[in-house]
Amino acid sequence: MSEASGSWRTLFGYVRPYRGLLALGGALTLISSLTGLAMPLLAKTVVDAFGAQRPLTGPLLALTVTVLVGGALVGALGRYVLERMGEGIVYSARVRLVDRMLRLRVSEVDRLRPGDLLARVTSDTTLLRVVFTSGLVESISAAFMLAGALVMMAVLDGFLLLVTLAVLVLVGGLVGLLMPRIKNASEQAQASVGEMGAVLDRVLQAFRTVKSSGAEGREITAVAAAARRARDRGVAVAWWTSLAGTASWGAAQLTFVAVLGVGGARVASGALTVSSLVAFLLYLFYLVAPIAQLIQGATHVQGGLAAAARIRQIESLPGEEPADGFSGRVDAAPAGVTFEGVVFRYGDDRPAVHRDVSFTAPAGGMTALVGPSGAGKSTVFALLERFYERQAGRIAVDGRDIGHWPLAELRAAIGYVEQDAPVLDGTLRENLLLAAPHAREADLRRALRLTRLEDLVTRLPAGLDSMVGHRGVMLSGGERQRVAIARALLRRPRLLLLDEATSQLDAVNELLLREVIAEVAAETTVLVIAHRLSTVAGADLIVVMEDGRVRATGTHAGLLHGDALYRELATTQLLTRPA
Ligand SMILES: Nc1ncnc2c1ncn2[C@@H]1O[C@H](COP(=O)(O)OP(=O)(O)OP(=O)(O)O)[C@@H](O)[C@H]1O
Repeated sequence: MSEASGSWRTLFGYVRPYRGLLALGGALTLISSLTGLAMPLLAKTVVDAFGAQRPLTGPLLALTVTVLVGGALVGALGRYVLERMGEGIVYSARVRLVDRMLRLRVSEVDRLRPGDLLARVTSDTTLLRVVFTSGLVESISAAFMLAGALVMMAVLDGFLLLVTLAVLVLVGGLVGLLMPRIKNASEQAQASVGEMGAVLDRVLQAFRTVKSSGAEGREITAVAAAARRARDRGVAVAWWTSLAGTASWGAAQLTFVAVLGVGGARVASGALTVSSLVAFLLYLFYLVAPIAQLIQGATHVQGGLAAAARIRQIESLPGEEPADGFSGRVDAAPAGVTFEGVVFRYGDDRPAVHRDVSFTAPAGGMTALVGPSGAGKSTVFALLERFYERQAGRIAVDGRDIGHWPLAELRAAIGYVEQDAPVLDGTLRENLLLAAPHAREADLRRALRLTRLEDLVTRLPAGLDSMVGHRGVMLSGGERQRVAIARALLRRPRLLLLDEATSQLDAVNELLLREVIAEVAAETTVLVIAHRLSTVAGADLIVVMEDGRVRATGTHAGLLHGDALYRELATTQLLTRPA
């Protein structure tokens, strides 16, 4: 399927649910155009009546007024119906795109930029609105009006029509040449809006780092540069559009002068009546609006096609099977984990992150993963959650290959606490209920007690309904971690994956975290990526990873004697060090 036909398919896919409104709006617009077409004929009748010194009859006047007022009212109603449909299309496109985005594979989203994705939902979709309103429907009605006017002109005077057509063909050719440029410029303009969103998002995501680096000025310049590119491309669209507009306006003037000159001569020679020339000129006048509408409509369609292409890029990315809304009863028994000869790389062109990872974390209790930075510890968690698929080897949870688990059931069985930003903007309650929206108040209280968050809730001005800020900035690092653990626990996981914070926690928070992990490990399996000696000291099993492999497993005491790397990591108290 070519890109253009794919974009058309996308566009028609959006309009399908609104075909009733489209037909109604289109019919009303067409009726209004037809009443417009009747006006010059009525004018001719009036002029003829004056010429023959006949008085204007009541019915003729009434007909003229009815056609005029009725046409305007029907036209207004048609526009409203079409605009309504346009809003509906934008709404559906947004909902569908967001649905698609949130169901993409993590590996696909890694390659996209959040700011650009945001622009596709907020900005590109708005361009779809005009495709079917001032784009297609008005163009069709303009084409209809154009054809009608041409027929009437042929009836009035064939020779004058030929003069008119010669000029129109010239303009048509010129505009046809301009259309691909308008589409290109629109596509680039939308892409640069996305680019600007991406640059801005980069700054907002690392607001404090940008400030502490004194980089505001440079980042403002970077956003301004992206905004300038968007402006320049917008100006390019305006340039090609106005060129097309000027061509149509010039053509109208040229035709008018030519018809007036030739028509005047024909009236003088007696080949044409004055009333026919007046009617012809009125029809000519009528041509200007539909031609301008056709050009504008074509421009809108080009913009819409460009937007549809960008939306389609996202829609055509591979998604994963639905993984939310698991409603089955989860067996709450702790689940063990097995890795056997796992090989994994993040992309075909990337080095292997897991070369041969094998270990078994028994059901229940705590297993700690340690090793130098970049050893592949967080990747173990990403593979367990099936954010990425391994290339070789076997990964099993509760003895069952994770490829054989329905994704929703697998993720419902696992609680995952990531290291960075584990808290979302919103209230504390919303954060806790994210993974278990129907959790009972008693369970909520129990999770808060278990994660030592009761004091925090009492301290906050609005308790559980206090806002925690973007990425939870209003909480301390330790509190964020514990909120994330409480959230994961509310799902009653059979396996809890905990990526411990690398930043230093104060002694109180560190002690609290240790207590929480120990208590949670009593009721479920805990797999923790440990960065602190205090965490591994309480582990039932320690897995030492290095360079994509497991180099040793054992207890703290055993590994202190048996593994040099572990001894080194443990004696520095810091269980991660640069590779
Ligand atoms: N999404 C990703 N895309 C591409 N490469 C990645 C991705 N995530 C991690 N990597 C690479 O994979 C390697 C292992 O990363 P991983 O996060 O598993 O290490 P780690 O042992 O958890 O390190 P740390 O203790 O520093 O968090 C790193 O070299 C990293 O650059």
